[in-house]
Amino acid sequence: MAGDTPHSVVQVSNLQKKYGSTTAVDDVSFEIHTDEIFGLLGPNGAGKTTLVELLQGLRTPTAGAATVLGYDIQDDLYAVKDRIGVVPQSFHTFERLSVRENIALMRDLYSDPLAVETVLDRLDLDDYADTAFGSLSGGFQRRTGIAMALVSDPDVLFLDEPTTGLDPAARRGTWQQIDQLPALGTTVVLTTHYMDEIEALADRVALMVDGGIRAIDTVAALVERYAGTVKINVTLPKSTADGDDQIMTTLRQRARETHQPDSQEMVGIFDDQQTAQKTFSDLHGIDPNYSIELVSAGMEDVFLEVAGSTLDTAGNRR
Ligand SMILES: Nc1ncnc2c1ncn2[C@@H]1O[C@H](COP(=O)(O)OP(=O)(O)OP(=O)(O)O)[C@@H](O)[C@H]1O
Repeated sequence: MAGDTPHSVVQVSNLQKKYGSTTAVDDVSFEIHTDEIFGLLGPNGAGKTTLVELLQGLRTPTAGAATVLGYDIQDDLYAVKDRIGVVPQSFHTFERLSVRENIALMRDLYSDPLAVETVLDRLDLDDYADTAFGSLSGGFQRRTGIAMALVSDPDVLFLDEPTTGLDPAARRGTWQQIDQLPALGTTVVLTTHYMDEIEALADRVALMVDGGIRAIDTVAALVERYAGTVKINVTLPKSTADGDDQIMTTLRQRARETHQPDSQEMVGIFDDQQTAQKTFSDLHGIDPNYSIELVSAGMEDVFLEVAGSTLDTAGNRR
């Protein structure tokens, strides 16, 4: 099959990639839909980069098959190279050229590109058009990378860890730029280890651990399935050595399930707000010295349930 815009931009079937004895991608199958932001979430070393490199035709699979825009990644991908944009994890370009010059240089490689001004405008880069790439902040360098990948007007854009190393304001700015892309006709494949990035942007997300995809759905559906709707976090007072007291026992009895990230903390997962609310006030009644919080469940809880661990800010499992 080739040519027209399919409902699925990417179709992956039993794809596997081994490096010697390391299986980086382990028999994965999934689809990416047209005009969605598809998140690939997992710790460092999970195989995310290898998987997207396979989909970009940069590596050869050990087994299995995949198509991008209907074209086989091993045989035909060259035919759609103009329709695929890539912003790699550590993006760099000509330091002394301005933002406009860097975009124009990339534009020259394509037969039917967007105007440079259109891309500058879409990425809110007009005020920096004449600034040298090397003088930009990390956030604006990343944004220039996205602009250079978008000048070919691709149908699908791969973004690998687009906000790693950026400050909170720059991250939010980058999110706004990414969020508008599906409405402009670009499907986004977003690789990240940040839970909040997935919650902010992804229409659907695949959780990748040790080369395999452990769960795949919308964030809301995953939270409902794996994390309940609400949770109670209990932190013991510093002076208390043993967490197994009345508070912990009550939480264990009432919650659908509990996790204990360390000896001073316990997390209870609840399926309904009412039971959680009642438990919350009962726990306060037992001992007001404990720190007890009632919070909505999110991707972090999903990840904990599916992978048995959570991730630190550097993307390592803990
Ligand atoms: N070129 C290579 N040769 C040998 N092993 C590799 C190579 N590239 C990756 N690996 C191994 O494959 C596994 C998956 O790595 P990969 O970089 O795809 O994961 P990742 O989820 O993208 O992690 P990160 O976010 O750290 O890049 C790891 O065990 C890694 O050490």
